Amino acid sequence: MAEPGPPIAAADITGLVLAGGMGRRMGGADKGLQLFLGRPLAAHAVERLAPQVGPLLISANRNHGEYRRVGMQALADAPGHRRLEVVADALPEHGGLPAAAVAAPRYDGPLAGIAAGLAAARTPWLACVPCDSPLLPPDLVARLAAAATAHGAQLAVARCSQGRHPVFALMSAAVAPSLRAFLAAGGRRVRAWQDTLRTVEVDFGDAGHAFDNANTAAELRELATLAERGPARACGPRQDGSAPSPRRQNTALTVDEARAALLSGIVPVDEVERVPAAAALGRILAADLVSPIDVPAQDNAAMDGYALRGADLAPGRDAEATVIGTALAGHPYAGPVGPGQAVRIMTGAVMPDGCDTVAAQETVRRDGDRIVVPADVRAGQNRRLRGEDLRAGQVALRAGRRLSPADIGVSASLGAPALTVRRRLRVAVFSTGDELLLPGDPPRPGAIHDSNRPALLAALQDLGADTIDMGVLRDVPDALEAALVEAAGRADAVLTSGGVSVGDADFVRDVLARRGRIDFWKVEMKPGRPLAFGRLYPAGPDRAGAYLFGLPGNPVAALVSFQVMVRPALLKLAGAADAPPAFIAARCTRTLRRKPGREEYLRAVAAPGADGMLEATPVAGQGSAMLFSLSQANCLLRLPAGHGDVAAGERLQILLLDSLR
Ligand SMILES: Nc1nc2c(c(=O)[nH]1)N[C@H]1C(S)=C(S)[C@@H](COP(=O)(O)OP(=O)(O)OC[C@H]3O[C@@H](n4cnc5c(N)ncnc54)[C@H](O)[C@@H]3O)O[C@H]1N2
Ligand code: MOO
Ligand SMILES: [Mg+2]
Repeated sequence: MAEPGPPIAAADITGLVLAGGMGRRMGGADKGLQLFLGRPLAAHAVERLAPQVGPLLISANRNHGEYRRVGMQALADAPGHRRLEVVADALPEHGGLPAAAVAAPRYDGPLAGIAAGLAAARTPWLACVPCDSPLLPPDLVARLAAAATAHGAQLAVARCSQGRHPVFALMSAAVAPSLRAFLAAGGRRVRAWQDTLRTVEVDFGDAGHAFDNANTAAELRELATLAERGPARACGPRQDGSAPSPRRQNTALTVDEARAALLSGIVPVDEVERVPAAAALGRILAADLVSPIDVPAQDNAAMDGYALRGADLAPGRDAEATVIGTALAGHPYAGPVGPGQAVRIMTGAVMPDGCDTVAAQETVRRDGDRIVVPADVRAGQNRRLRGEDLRAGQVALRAGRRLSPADIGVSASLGAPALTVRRRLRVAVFSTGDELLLPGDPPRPGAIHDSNRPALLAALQDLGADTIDMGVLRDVPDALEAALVEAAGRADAVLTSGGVSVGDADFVRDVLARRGRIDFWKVEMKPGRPLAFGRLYPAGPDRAGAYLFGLPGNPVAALVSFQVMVRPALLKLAGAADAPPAFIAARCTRTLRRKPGREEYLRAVAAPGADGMLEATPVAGQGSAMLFSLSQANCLLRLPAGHGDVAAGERLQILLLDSLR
């Protein structure tokens, strides 16, 4: 046996998730992206491996953008900033390159993925796991590392009572040349290569299901059942002992739970651009704007009047001084000001040397070049201090801000010619339903005008997104599928309305299920109960796909869901810092009879009451298909879930829809 080696720190280990399989027994599906308890398998692997290692890699042979998103998402809640890179799973002549550099997917087997991982890793050790074993042990890497150290081994590999698990392994980065040589000689079997190394097997005993993998959809379901039965049966629980939370279909969620689930599922776009400050209104600032200067840059006058020396003022007595010159904004008075002297000064003009006080012109009596300053003028008055607004080096605007007119002004006051902002979101919108008419369509029995799409497009424009109007999709599955695939390739997010409830439009669900991973939720919210959320995939690899938000068809439900759920999610996607809906307190002016039920959003008009506090009056017509009443309202009055009758004068919360009219 070799000498023991030095201990191995987690930070010295790159974690590698091998996600390059062909998915043969899953009909060629990309296995790492298949859902397990509501989330992609690869997300589970990243989440389990992340606490055990330093940097992370995923090797994949297609859908690289999606793997990056999935991986980043799995890390999103992990403390600290971590690196995660996706590498192309391919033989060494291709492997280790940035994923985008490899044109067509290759299926070179797990050793190719390991070779790519070794080529990309910057740490002395690499720990690999397959993407399809979502229950892998939380102490896997620590135990492999301890054994590698104790035995001075180049490679430590897991075994359990059923035998070796060759792709659960920790290896020294120094084995890379041996692997390249093995592959170059045509070797493909993992076990055969490992046998050429100084290897130690680490016994995980009866590891239960910790190393179970899922090669078929049926195995995946079986494993999910095992995991859901609890950590006792499924070995390798999360470190907090809990099983990952399932997001089952049709789960009822509270409004807060649904919004939190939406937000946690979103990874912001990261592309940025420079735009002139004047064109940056509503854009999301991508980097802190640090003030390069003190603002104001010099002490200056806050009033038109006379600049004085504070030392000349005596308490309780008028003071006299001789005016020796004038200071205008942009034209400072150059000379010094001595005792008993004053300078005529205008607002914004730099304080002359020696002066620290401005007496406002209307308080001063002037006779020729003599002035009399009243006794109540105090030293230091009416003077703005250098840097009192902003100091050089201070963060003036934080990354993640949605730039307001005042922000644009601030950036301009610092002389910033351009700002670095996230790129605009691209959001596609379409409506579904055979009943929908387009402008100019001849009326048909039972048909209505499509109002959701124009309203949602407008709401998106208001949010600063670039919109893609996909029109009305008829209830024809093939056309719908083609449109979804196209939208997934062009947009960051796709908004649909209709067809998400339990009705006739089930084929929409089928198509979504074929082209993406979509969950259907029931939110305890009125209006806006049904909601679909997930991801849609375009045709080719290397396209990240789009988030899908499926809004309810009822026009008010669609817009209220947008406001309460989708808007915060899109703001996060756009890179905005935390942007929860801003509820404010208001009294309800009416008595409302009501059975306790879903959290309800009533259309209401808010206006200040006699005491100045906001009062909200619900408008007539609260049916979720009654759009006119929404246009009459300026706020949504929130009645909490389970709240019964409302008394007139009761304090509740509102969400302003627009500035108060
Ligand atoms: N048995 C049940 N029925 C319904 C439930 C339920 O839980 N059980 N939920 C109700 C709720 S709440 C809502 S909201 C709606 C949601 O329906 P869908 O999202 O499936 O939408 P559709 O059935 O396609 O349409 C509903 C309604 O909205 C009109 N609509 C659809 N698109 C547009 C558009 N672009 N512009 C204008 N109006 C549109 C459509 O004509 C229907 O009237 O389901 C309830 N039913
Ligand atoms: O979501 Mo529905 O609007 O409650 O009618
Ligand atoms: Mg329909």
